[in-house]
Amino acid sequence: MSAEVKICGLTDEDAIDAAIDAGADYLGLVFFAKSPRFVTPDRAAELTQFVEGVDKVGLFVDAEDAFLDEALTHLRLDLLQFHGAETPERIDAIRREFAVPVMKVIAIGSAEDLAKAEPYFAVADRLLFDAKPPKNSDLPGGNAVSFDWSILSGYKCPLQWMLAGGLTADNVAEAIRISGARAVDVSSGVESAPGVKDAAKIAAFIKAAKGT
Ligand SMILES: O=C(O)c1ccccc1N[C@@H]1O[C@H](COP(=O)(O)O)[C@@H](O)[C@H]1O
Repeated sequence: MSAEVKICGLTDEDAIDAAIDAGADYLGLVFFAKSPRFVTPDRAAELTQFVEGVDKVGLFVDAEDAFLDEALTHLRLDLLQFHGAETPERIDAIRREFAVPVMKVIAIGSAEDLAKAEPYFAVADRLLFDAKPPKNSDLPGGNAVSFDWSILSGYKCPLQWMLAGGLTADNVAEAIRISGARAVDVSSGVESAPGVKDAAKIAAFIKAAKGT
């Protein structure tokens, strides 16, 4: 099965070129200051100024309106990813205020966690299922941690969704097969060090996810 691919946490031109050349469908820009993949809105605009035909996704963690406004003033984002504790009410308000499609992240540790997605069905455009972060992590995502993909097997979701969490070129095909994901998102698994993307790993990941 072939899946769409989002390469997240891009911080330099070479990585962006590598992702586009390898066939990425989405480019992820992390607007969360604690992340080793953080970029300012100004830098994100500079990095993506010549990007065409690939969707740009802004990743935010409990961001306030002023910061969302600042980001969207600097560059056009096709999708806003919310990786914090944003409530359904907050997601609804952001979607109304900024008129950009929104993707809410649901952290999965067990099958029971799928119920947390339901309140977002009416207010989000998409969902992303990621692993729960390790207890002492500073980051709610981007931790190279995966979860039991079979939790998503046969899951009936009314929204389009992506799978993330600890994916690599070596495990993504199996993750897609087991979970039924039609889109996958990766950050750590295509890096040589936290925040440093590796062109060969990006190409291998996309090849594996698309079965090409
Ligand atoms: O990548 C980050 O630094 C990050 C920071 C804060 C929240 C989410 C972040 N990344 C997202 O986490 C998942 C899983 O990433 P990984 O492949 O396990 O490293 C993915 O959705 C990233 O977009």
